[in-house]
Amino acid sequence: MTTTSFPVTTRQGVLELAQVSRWYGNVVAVNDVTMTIGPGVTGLLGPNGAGKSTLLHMMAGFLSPSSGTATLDGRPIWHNHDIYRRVGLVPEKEAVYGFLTGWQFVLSAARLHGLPAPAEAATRALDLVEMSGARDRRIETYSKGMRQRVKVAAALVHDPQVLLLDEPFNGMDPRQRLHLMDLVRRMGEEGRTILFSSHILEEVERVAQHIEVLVAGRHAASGDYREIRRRMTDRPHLFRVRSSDDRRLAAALIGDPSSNAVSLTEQGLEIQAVDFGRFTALLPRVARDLGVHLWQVSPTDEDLESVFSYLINRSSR
Ligand SMILES: Nc1ncnc2c1ncn2[C@@H]1O[C@H](COP(=O)(O)OP(=O)(O)OP(=O)(O)O)[C@@H](O)[C@H]1O
Repeated sequence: MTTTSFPVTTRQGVLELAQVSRWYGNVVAVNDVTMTIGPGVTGLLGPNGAGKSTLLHMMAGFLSPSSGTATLDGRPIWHNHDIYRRVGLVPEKEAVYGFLTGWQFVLSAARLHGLPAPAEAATRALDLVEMSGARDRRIETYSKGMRQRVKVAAALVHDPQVLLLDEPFNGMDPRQRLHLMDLVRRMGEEGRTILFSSHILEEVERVAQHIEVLVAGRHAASGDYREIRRRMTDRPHLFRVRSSDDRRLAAALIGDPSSNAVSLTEQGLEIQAVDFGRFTALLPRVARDLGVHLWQVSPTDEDLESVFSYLINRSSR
């Protein structure tokens, strides 16, 4: 990639949070978080209200931590103008003037940064997000995906080593989402440090090698997405099963170590499976051997909130 002023290769781009908390009055939005984010793409996963935006804003230098320190390559981010030049933030909220063209919007970002050659930088940034063809149209005529890409171009105009994106895929159609995912991946491969937030695991695992999970302001898990996925799958699952003979099925399942509780209810059997793999293999086999028909097998606690709260309870043990 050609750069106007700061060559990517000479920079590291390691973000570090050390025991960072941030509160708004009585609300603790981020609670004692310690994490390190290096080059490549990292997903910041968490349900709504988990504190993701607050964390990203502290990393971008837009908010100060209430306690703890946020650093980039060992230097504090807050009130450090050199670091603002090395970080770009794509905020979640629409922060674009619809009456400007894409070109005017990105050029004004280049001028705000005081870049020596703003027009060249704006051209390069629009090229990077493949928006050069639409640069002279007003932003209000753009699709959601184009608008998001022009925001990325504005955040990239000063060629930052670190790019932070807050819920970048929200509200996009599948085609636009794939396009932006490609762009994010490409920027990670170039050696930039990319951190993007999302509340959707599938979205995160398609783009990021590494995932950080935030729940209720606390750091709940960190690692490779396969590892996090495994931990989510390995947790105890509560299943509801309806069959042609719940009583016989219950009697056959009770002694098996794959579950630690089997109860008969009016809605069918409720089974607390502690070994997901073993249980899901056992159930159809037992039903077949007994000649019992399975009418319904459904997990009752699959919503994200319960998965996240399992992770955080586990991590605080
Ligand atoms: N300016 C503020 N004043 C008061 N409370 C705030 C402010 N900003 C955020 N909060 C609160 O802090 C908590 C974390 O909010 P934050 O926006 O960081 O979470 P989030 O994970 O990004 O959620 P979402 O995806 O819904 O934006 C929430 O309880 C929120 O209501």
